[in-house]
Amino acid sequence: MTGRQTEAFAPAKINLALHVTGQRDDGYHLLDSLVMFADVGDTVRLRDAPEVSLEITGSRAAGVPADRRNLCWKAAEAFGCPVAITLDKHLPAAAGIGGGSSDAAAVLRAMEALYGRPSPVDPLTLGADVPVCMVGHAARMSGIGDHVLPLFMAPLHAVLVNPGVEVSTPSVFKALSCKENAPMSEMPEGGGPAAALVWLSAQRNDLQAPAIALQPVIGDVLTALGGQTGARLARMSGSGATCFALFDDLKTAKAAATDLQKAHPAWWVAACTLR
Ligand SMILES: C[C@@](CO)(OP(=O)(O)O)[C@H](O)COP(=O)(O)OP(=O)(O)OC[C@H]1O[C@@H](n2ccc(N)nc2=O)[C@H](O)[C@@H]1O
Ligand SMILES: Nc1ncnc2c1ncn2[C@@H]1O[C@H](COP(=O)(O)OP(=O)(O)O)[C@@H](O)[C@H]1O
Repeated sequence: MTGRQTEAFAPAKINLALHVTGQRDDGYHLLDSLVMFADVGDTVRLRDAPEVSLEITGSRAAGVPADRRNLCWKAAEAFGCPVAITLDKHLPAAAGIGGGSSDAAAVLRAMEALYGRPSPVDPLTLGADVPVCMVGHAARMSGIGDHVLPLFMAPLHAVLVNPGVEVSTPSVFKALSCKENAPMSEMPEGGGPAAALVWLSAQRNDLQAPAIALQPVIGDVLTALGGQTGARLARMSGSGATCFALFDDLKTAKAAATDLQKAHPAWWVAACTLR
């Protein structure tokens, strides 16, 4: 053991729009999604060790598997070097914000830094969301998640809310009645946040209706977010249950987050900036 160590941030992944455009023969769905990343997230710390191990700390550690089932562990094994991992978990799990996928991408990035060589891992083998999480900033994701086009986008300010119900991604895809929907319309080039908001308002999350059917509280979250002063758009991320609302500035987002947390003490609420 040489004692080398490093850490990496694992930001929450937000699907600002998520269109399901088809289904492959193997059951995986074809997606067209605008993804951005928040300045709230988990942190992974890695150090050289004789074998892979994982300790989970943080406010959202409870219930997250601390063994080979964890995507951090899978990422380290796939990279092929033994490391002791500490995952400082702050994002709710099974929440549509890519917690496990972003953690896995952070482990691969940290291992690249620790060992001074590029990751040999095809991120798709760890999960459909891992390729976009390797980019870690605004991107258009398509295919089943394997095509990722990095984008330059102005930062957006948001409030994230999770009502504390876990949602299984396969169950939501299964509950989706129409699998062949229109892709996103052409994205504006330039125009900043105002143009992005107008464009986003005309897009959808096709998984939102089936997720609400499975967990009606998601509808309550969207109503609460949409009713906040200054909320420009409220929508669900990924397969849920986390929803977001967009605001013109961080100050207004923070005020909305304070109000929401006061009204719903059991909900996970975070004001953030998306990039
Ligand atoms: C829906 C999305 C949108 O970004 O986000 P989350 O809600 O998970 O955050 C992702 O596509 C989720 O990615 P990820 O969670 O990595 O998926 P995987 O582990 O590869 O797959 C879990 C299951 O989801 C379904 N799945 C996933 C991706 C995809 N394009 N089509 C699918 O049908 C399949 O049933 C698969 O068995
Ligand atoms: N590092 C991790 N963080 C959270 N959950 C993980 C992790 N690794 C594996 N899991 C498992 O993956 C499941 C989905 O979690 P997560 O990746 O947060 O959800 P989502 O796919 O909705 O974004 C969890 O229920 C948990 O059992």
